[in-house]
Amino acid sequence: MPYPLIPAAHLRLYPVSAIRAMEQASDNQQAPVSLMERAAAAAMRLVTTLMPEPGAVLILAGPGDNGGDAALLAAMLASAGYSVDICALLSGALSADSQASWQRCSHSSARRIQAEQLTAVHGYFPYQLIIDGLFGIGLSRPVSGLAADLIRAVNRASELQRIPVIALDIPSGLSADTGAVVGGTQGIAIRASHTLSFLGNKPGLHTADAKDYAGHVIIDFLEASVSADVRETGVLNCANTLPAMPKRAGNSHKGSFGDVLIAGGAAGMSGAVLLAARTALFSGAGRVYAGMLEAIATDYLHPELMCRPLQQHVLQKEIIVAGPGLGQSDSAATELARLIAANHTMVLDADALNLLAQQTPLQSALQQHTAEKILTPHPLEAARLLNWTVAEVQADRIAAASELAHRYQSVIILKGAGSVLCQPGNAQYRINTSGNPALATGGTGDVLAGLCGALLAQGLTAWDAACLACWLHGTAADDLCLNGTGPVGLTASELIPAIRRALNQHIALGQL
Ligand SMILES: NC(=O)C1=CN([C@@H]2O[C@H](COP(=O)(O)OP(=O)(O)OC[C@H]3O[C@@H](n4cnc5c(N)ncnc54)[C@H](OP(=O)(O)O)[C@@H]3O)[C@@H](O)[C@H]2O)[C@@H](O)CC1
Ligand SMILES: Nc1ncnc2c1ncn2[C@@H]1O[C@H](COP(=O)(O)OP(=O)(O)O)[C@@H](O)[C@H]1O
Ligand SMILES: [K+]
Repeated sequence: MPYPLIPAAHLRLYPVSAIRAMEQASDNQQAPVSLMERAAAAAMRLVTTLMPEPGAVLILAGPGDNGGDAALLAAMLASAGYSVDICALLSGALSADSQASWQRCSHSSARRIQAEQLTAVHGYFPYQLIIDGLFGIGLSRPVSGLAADLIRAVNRASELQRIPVIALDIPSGLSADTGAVVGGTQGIAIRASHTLSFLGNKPGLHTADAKDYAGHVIIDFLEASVSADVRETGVLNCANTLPAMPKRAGNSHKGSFGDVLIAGGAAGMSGAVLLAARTALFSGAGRVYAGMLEAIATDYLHPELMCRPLQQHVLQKEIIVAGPGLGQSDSAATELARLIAANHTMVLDADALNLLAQQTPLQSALQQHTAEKILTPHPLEAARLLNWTVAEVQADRIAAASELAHRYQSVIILKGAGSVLCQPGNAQYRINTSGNPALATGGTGDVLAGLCGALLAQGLTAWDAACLACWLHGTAADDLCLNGTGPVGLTASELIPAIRRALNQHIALGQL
């Protein structure tokens, strides 16, 4: 299992407003070497690492300082013997730094080419590397017109010819704050193989569309020291930031590791409960009950599971995972109300969330629920809970998760590529780094819910359980893909033993 060792500073995620404050602080210090020169030098280091022998490079440069970075890089590459074509889309006045960059570019051997020369080409691009310096954190509206045509042509050529594309700061067209392509389906963004981002890491490089656009993310702090008043708003959820599991006492018994009730199982939906229950078992819960609303099931593969009609389960002190395959019938709502009223630590998933979104009495009941809880919506469930559209949720996943945490006073896992974690009363979010599209298959959400339940049963807080569960779930899928069990055809069942392996490895590493 890869345990990436990411330097601590790279884990912190800054919104554009904080990056602007860093820029301002650096400007105030009037350093002899401008940030733009440092940014271009960092890009030069990356290019010469990826492509040590001078070759043919296409540079796209926009009207702002992102374009200024690109123009200065063009000059540097040209003086180092690279064959550089630069395509500029300029409009309006240039900043002083950008003017200096463009001057150096015009005195270099870099050749200016017109965007139309590239957009008209439906054939071969004679370049070994492409640099994207069209728009950075100053993108203020969806990319359209000639810039959009240019991005389309570059994306097509880089994909067909497998030309690496380095995006400076952020792939042009992507929002640094949200990771969404600005303008949604009306917008467009560069698909980079690498993103070299400046001054600090950014949430928009790790969630939503970022997974398809940012490629390999590299942060260069440009030697700027972050002043104490500039704070990160989130951190990456990865191996470096995970909570430890409590140590298992030698003198322990099954009661030491908690009980979990999975509550779901409408007719024809026993599988969801079994997936969650098996996961809870495989991830260390002391006793696991599989409560079925209607379905009749015994898990002959795992007779350790206590399968029973949900209505007959007498609640004691177990962790409740409500929702897998629960359905949205009246009896499902009645059972959910009973479970919420018991005020146990809970995970609410799937149909429990759909019922909650529909029924005001359940919302009121949840407001009276004072024990800890984790809600695990996917974007559609989140949209129902918020009364937003899915597009609105995906356009700003951090805002959606944070609003849900506040509204439902719960820890939230907003699932999907780069799951976003939020907790009530704490504005700091996390973005999960593990996982891949192999997980986009039925039942993996049930597995995550069962895993959360087991970690809660073993004594983790809701926040710690959510963070650890998200990462283990994703890393198990990553591991399976490395072994060829994915990305196509990974099943939710196969994920369960891989999660057990990842959890035991996490425990072993924590004891080193
Ligand atoms: N921060 C730092 O410390 C450092 C910053 N550095 C670099 O500066 C970058 C930020 O520069 P920036 O502020 O000039 O913004 P940038 O991204 O170049 O774009 C603004 C320009 O684009 C235009 N424009 C916007 N949207 C558009 C659209 N859809 N379609 C068409 N035009 C559009 C916009 O025009 P306007 O909106 O005013 O009409 C304006 O002209 C940053 O990402 C990094 O690379 C590094 O040098 C060193 C460290
Ligand atoms: N493209 C993806 N990249 C990473 N994780 C993904 C991706 N697609 C789905 N997942 C993860 O898979 C799980 C799917 O959960 P969910 O949508 O509830 O599925 P189901 O209801 O079928 O169990 C979530 O944990 C989600 O974060
Ligand atoms: K860019």
